[in-house]
Amino acid sequence: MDTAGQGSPSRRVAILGSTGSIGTQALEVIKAAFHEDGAPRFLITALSAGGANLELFAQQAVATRAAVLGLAKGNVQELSERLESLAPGYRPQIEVGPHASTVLAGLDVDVVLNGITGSIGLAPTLAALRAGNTLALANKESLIVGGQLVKDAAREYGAQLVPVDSEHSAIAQALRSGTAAEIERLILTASGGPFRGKKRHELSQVTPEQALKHPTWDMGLMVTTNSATLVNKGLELIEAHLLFDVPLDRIDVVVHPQSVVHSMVQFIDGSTIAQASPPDMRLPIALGLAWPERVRGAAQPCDWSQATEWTFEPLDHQAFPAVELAKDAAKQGGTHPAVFNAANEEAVLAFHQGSIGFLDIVDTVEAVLSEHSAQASLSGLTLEAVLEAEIWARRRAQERLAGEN
Ligand SMILES: NC(=O)C1=CN([C@@H]2O[C@H](COP(=O)(O)OP(=O)(O)OC[C@H]3O[C@@H](n4cnc5c(N)ncnc54)[C@H](OP(=O)(O)O)[C@@H]3O)[C@@H](O)[C@H]2O)C=CC1
Ligand SMILES: CC(=O)[C@@H](O)[C@H](O)COP(=O)(O)O
Ligand SMILES: [Mn+2]
Repeated sequence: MDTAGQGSPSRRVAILGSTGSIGTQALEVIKAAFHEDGAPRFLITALSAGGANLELFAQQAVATRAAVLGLAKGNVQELSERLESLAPGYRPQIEVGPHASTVLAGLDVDVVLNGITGSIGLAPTLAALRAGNTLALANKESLIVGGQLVKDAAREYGAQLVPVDSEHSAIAQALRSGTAAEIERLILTASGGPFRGKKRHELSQVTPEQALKHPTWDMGLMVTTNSATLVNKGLELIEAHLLFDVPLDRIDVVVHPQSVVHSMVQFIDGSTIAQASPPDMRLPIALGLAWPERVRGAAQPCDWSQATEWTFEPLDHQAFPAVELAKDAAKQGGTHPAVFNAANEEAVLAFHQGSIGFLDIVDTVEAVLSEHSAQASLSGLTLEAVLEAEIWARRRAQERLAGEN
């Protein structure tokens, strides 16, 4: 906590992936969040990015005066020159290279928001927890591939893991209504993506452009594509299982095209508690940063003066087999979830490069998973096993996608 301003203390925050959809919205939340006495609720200590958008990153650094910057790829000289021209005299510590975000995650801060895309976020997730920092986790992939390793790190180092993913934030909020023993089922809502209602044969020719037209959310390329294939919901099923210790067979997925009910918890007495708000990630981001407190005005509430309809429908598992595939991978355990995710990441990139069709994404994941040796799950989960399985799955996916089999 920073108490320099002598008002209410500010939480020191490191944002990993600050130039992305989650990162930019987190900066908006932080800029607008004040205590009742006018003191800022948050203070940005560190920012990291991949390096694809150096100008935006430099602007963010200058606007926040972050003390430490991390850049996965890019030229430190170029970044320094941009900073100097925007804000002469501002000289933050700059970490460059693939481990930059991991270094930042381990700093002495109050909260690390992991908004990186993909399982590359695993090392920063572990570093944040091992440093005892609260981890506001948008990067679901790191929890899914790391599984028990991530949970063990949180327990061992006494670090709090707070979900930022909208469904899991909703469940965390609904769980305040009962005890763990009173949970009957978790119900994850899914928008259904841009291809909701289509049959499998109608999906063979859909384009990357169509796949990126999410009906309710504006997000990065990977998660948007995963929403279109329903891989996102498969990942979220595993994420919910790991976060809330609810067995996979007691977690349901229901399609809710409006994305206003973000998920639900059904309790043993027949009560179902839902969390509802218009689709806006600033709400779960703010809650992740301030947990267990809420941030006044973080997002707009539902407008009850207008007629509105919320609808719910079953998921078509034939057209969208990814949820069942993810559930099977989670049941097999060990490195299977890591293989599921890695093969998917490779296939999504190939789809956007135009080298494969939409249906090939999940078909590739299924094929690579079925090749994955069952031995991996029997030998217990180690970081080495996860990283090895990831490399193997990416290679096998690439070979399959290149038609090498
Ligand atoms: N967007 C959303 O509304 C939601 C997102 N999520 C999850 O949050 C995560 C982020 O998603 P989203 O914001 O949409 O993704 P984006 O693609 O918009 O942003 C990804 C961010 O990660 C940065 N990045 C990439 N590689 C590295 C690296 N090696 N080290 C540090 N930073 C890196 C990128 O930097 P740059 O581009 O500058 O290179 C960018 O800032 C994903 O796991 C996603 O599933 C979950 C729920 C909702
Ligand atoms: C906003 C968010 O949390 C995304 O993960 C969202 O869930 C994507 O929507 P669907 O996967 O339900 O289409
Ligand atoms: Mn989600």
